[in-house]
Amino acid sequence: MHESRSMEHGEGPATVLAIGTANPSGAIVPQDEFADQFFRVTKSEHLTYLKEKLKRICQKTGIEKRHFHMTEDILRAHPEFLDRELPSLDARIHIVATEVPKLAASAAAKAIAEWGRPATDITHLVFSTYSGCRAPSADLQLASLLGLRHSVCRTILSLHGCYGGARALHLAKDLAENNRGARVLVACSEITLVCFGGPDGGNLVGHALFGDGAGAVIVGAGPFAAGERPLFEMVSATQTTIPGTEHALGMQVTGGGIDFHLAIQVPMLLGHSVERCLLDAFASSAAAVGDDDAGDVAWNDLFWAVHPGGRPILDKIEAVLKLEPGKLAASRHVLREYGNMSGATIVFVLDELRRRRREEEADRDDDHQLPEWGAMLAFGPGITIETMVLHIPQAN
Ligand SMILES: CC(=O)CC(=O)SCCNC(=O)CCNC(=O)[C@H](O)C(C)(C)COP(=O)(O)OP(=O)(O)OC[C@H]1O[C@@H](n2cnc3c(N)ncnc32)[C@H](O)[C@@H]1OP(=O)(O)O
Repeated sequence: MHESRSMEHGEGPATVLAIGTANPSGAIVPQDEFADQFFRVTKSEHLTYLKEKLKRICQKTGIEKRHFHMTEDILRAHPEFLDRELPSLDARIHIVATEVPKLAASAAAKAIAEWGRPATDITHLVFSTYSGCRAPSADLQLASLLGLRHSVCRTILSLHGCYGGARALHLAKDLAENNRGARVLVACSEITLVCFGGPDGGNLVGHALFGDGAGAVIVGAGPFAAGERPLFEMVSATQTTIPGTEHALGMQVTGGGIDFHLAIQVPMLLGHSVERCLLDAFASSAAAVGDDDAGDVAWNDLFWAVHPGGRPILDKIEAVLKLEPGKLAASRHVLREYGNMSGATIVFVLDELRRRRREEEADRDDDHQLPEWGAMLAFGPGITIETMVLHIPQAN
């Protein structure tokens, strides 16, 4: 009985086997033009104080450009999107119900092509989005766009916000390790059209920060098929909620679209908690690999995949962990090029990390070792912190 149960589990930790990302083709907006464009298209030029404030905020985001599905043509067809007091949720959901899975399918097609096996070999699908206000939802539509088998086990994660991608990877790890042969497609797709609206004093930071994008990852545990190439082992994963912070970060579905709330204290609250989360995650990774010393880590000896929720969040994490400059380079790069794409962002960071690593591998001399161990961090409403210990297998 015990032997047959162990035959049902994967061998070793779940592993990232392929990564794909995509952005919508609607519009690419340079951050230094965003405030002018935003106030023009929302017919809010008269709100000069708010426009100046948005310009100040945009300059401090660490963002250079963002991609959006929303265009001026869509706004002309839906003038109700400008006024959050008008009912517009149905029209928004109608658009994203098609576009969110379509964007996810572009990212997933790249991941599946890299993986090298047919889409019908995918056994599980975990889809995360804040735009999934329908059933059946984006997961079913993605399964049909990709031609997944009808028996694929689907899970949709809704409104997890910026930790949605990390939560989906954590769940994929559990699925892959507990179902021998499972190959889990993680897909995360976020389109800000559901949150778009004219400016008011409370939503400027969200408008300055969020962008559209999708990320997809194939996750599986051993035994691996010929051609499957492990990129990152997911050694251990934890989730922590910071007590008493449920009002600091949030999303609310209203008749006029989805509202974001980001308290000014978020970077500080994360700064207070992040080291404890990392210590706990590394202690469980030491237990997972059966090595007491594996829990003793110097933060600068790791590689880092941190969700770039905002520039001050990265600065705070860098400061509290005393990280050397450049340790969060992949996160800063993604923030600069795409903004905060909520749950999808962490997949872009993993993709950027492996791209940089390949370049560094090609350039390094023999006595310069690249870090084998790494940490992934993502945050969202709760305040919830997802932490994962990553390891790069030797063959890479
Ligand atoms: C919901 C999810 O799940 C999403 C997630 O990713 S979770 C993480 C979300 N990210 C955040 O919460 C961090 C967002 N904040 C930022 O990126 C930066 O604070 C910022 C770019 C907005 C400003 O940068 P900064 O270094 O703090 O500059 P600072 O000069 O202090 O602030 C600029 C202005 O922004 C205002 N501001 C800063 N943070 C604010 C916030 N959270 N809400 C409202 N206003 C804010 C300041 O009051 C200031 O206003 P004035 O110019 O009128 O004085």
